[in-house]
Amino acid sequence: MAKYVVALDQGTTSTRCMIFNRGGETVANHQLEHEQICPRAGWVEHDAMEVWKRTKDVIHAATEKAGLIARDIAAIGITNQRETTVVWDKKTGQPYCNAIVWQDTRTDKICNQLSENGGQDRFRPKTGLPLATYFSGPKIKWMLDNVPGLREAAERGDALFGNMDTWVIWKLTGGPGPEAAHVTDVTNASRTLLMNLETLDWDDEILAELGIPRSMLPQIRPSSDPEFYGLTRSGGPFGGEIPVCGDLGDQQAATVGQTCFEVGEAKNTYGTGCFLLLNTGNEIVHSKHGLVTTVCYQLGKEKPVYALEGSIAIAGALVQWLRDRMRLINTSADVENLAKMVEDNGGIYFVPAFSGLFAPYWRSEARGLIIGMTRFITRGHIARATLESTAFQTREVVDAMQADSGVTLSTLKVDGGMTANELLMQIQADILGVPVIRPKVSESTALGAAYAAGLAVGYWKNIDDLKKNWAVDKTWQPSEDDTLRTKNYHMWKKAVSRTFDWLED
Ligand SMILES: Nc1ncnc2c1ncn2[C@@H]1O[C@H](COP(=O)(O)OP(=O)(O)O)[C@@H](O)[C@H]1O
Ligand SMILES: O=P(O)(O)OC[C@H](O)CO
Repeated sequence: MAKYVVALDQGTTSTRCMIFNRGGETVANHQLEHEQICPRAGWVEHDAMEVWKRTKDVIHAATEKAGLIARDIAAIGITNQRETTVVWDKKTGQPYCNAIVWQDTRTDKICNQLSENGGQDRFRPKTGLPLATYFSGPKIKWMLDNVPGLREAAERGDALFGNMDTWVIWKLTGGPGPEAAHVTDVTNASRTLLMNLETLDWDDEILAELGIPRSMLPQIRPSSDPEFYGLTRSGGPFGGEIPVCGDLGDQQAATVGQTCFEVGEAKNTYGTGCFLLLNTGNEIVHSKHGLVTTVCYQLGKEKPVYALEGSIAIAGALVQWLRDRMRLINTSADVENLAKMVEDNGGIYFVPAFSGLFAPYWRSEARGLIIGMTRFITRGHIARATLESTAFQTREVVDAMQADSGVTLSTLKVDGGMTANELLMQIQADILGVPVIRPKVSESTALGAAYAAGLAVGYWKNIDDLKKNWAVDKTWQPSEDDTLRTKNYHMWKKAVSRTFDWLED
């Protein structure tokens, strides 16, 4: 059998191609950023053609670094920023407009209108999700209502919808050619507000209410599929035919990469946003504390495994904002040294409600603030408050998760780009009061997609094979001083409450 498995991780800020060996070690890796298009306040878009170009470029670069050709690769797994919505013409392969990113709040009015008839939680029993701008269904409706000619094209059957997984798989398998696979997996479908968690099928009542034709939607498949979604084309970026057979939303992929296969195991991924997932097994647990219920993974014909998720919209994105918009730092990593210049937050709290607030509040009318400002405050305090905001938000979703599930977290497994920040990891342990553990491969997202693909072709035999690959890199113990987790956490919650009801229309 071929020696390697490839994962493509199409994230919010960048696209990576990572090549893994059987030990789950990275053999080669290439990553490229794409443009964040912000045409209006609250709008965030990506150019899907640019994303596809970056995908091809990272494939070429990573396979070249590793010196691989198609026959060295056993399988390909895809993982992706979830919810981000692309709609394209199946004949030409051209998107009808820029992709609407998960952080975009333009569907606020659509969500409010839908909520009028039954409240924000009216689709929760079927989908596990509140009606919020975050999810794909309202974004598709917005496009159908606003892009000239799109509704007619969709009714003719010419328009296809996909999240970034679907788009990349369609392109890799030859789109717009006849063999292109128009598919998604259960985890991505569970983020659309259109899939029924029990039947794992699109829900006709919700589709009718949002006016979305079923013909636009991809086929829903397992996350690891021995029947393959399709094969890459010899004219494509891999230069040969390779099975594409793993697909998971990035947060679910990280859960698999961290081998959280037992009920009660959880991980937190610190990227653009921050997402804590708790494995609840084959049981669908409905949240009463502002979390969402989602599919965690489905391996082949096995029953799906579900998760409770705490979704935080802005984490690393706030560091990027300090870098790109405020120009307080040159690189994201610089935030650590800047924050270390001060001993504490100097009494300020930074609530980054840039896209409203996600879990556990789901307040789309909230907007960000920095509160507690005095003349004493320096750039260092702003940097420190930025890091603390990620850790306080995580504490809020951990509290909600414990209340919903009855599970008490005794440790927290972490991964993602921000976990390179050692100060943040220490702050996190202090705010939670439990040890924070980073694994050797902190790219758990890509690893999880590789695992899903490798399991489908027998490259790895079973999940026990995968568990052997997980190893601790570093653990941060909580300090004995409990100021951060008691007094400061209280002040954080007060700061959050001041962001509510900011937008009046
Ligand atoms: N050392 C660091 N300290 C703080 N934030 C960081 C650091 N390194 C990267 N980040 C942040 O992490 C995010 C990138 O993480 P990544 O896991 O690649 O995210 P994504 O998959 O969402 O694109 C960026 O928002 C970046 O600002
Ligand atoms: O690209 P990330 O890693 O910030 O993940 C984005 C999430 O999938 C959004 O739900």
